[in-house]
Amino acid sequence: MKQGILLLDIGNTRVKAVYWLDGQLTAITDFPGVMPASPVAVYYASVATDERLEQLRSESQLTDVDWHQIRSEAQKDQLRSSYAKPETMGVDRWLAMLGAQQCYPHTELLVIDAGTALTIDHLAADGQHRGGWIVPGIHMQQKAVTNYTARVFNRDQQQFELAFAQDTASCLQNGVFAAILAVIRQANQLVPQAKMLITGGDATVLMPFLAELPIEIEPLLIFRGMTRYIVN
Ligand SMILES: Nc1ncnc2c1ncn2[C@@H]1O[C@H](COP(=O)(O)OP(=O)(O)OP(=O)(O)O)[C@@H](O)[C@H]1O
Ligand SMILES: CC(C)(CO)[C@@H](O)C(=O)NCCC(=O)O
Ligand SMILES: [K+]
Repeated sequence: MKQGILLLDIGNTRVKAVYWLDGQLTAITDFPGVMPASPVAVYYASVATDERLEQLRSESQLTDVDWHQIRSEAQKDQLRSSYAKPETMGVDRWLAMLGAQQCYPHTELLVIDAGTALTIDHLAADGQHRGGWIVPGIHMQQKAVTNYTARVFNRDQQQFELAFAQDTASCLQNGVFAAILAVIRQANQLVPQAKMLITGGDATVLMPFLAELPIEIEPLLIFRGMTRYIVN
């Protein structure tokens, strides 16, 4: 059986894994579960702690292959960072931009990652990063309110609705959902000409509410970016 490369996106909540073979990306849903074949190498991008990484490395039982870490840098191909310290930008943001650029070359872009934190990055058509935002994500915003108040409670079941609500948990959930949608619309208002791409765990629940925007969902954005670092 032909062997591919394992790509890992190690976030603050979840680890996402994709198997790369013959230019095809296949998501692995239950990493470190079943893989099509044992990989010849691992390429990983992490915004989590080093402890989390080490734990994952031993759990995966892939200790006999090389693990290549991908880091944010000042420039990669057409993409140029705006950070004075490029290595301090989250590598997930860096890779999402690289992936977006691959989908839409020479295009002004807004790249949105709706994960644990929601990030929005603005990219000029020539590949210059113009800057971005880091915002608490849906779960984190809800948690912040329940943690800092005595009488606001949430419930396990999540609804994704914009309506003004009439009970505590619905007021919290709808309020946070409205805030997340508002920040995405605000980004569009700043640069309405920019094509928008959204990825991350919350992208699918947000999309139906953003129909009026020039936005597309691309679940594998970070992995598309990662493939540009693989050297054969
Ligand atoms: N226990 C949980 N903790 C955090 N988020 C959760 C949890 N359960 C469900 N979620 C949902 O997952 C969303 C985050 O999506 P996802 O886990 O895909 O993010 P991510 O892009 O993987 O983030 P990261 O890369 O930082 O792990 C949250 O906003 C929330 O809606
Ligand atoms: C903002 C997050 C947490 C989003 O996953 C990640 O990109 C990160 O840890 N960034 C480091 C700080 C920065 O991007 O400037
Ligand atoms: K992420």
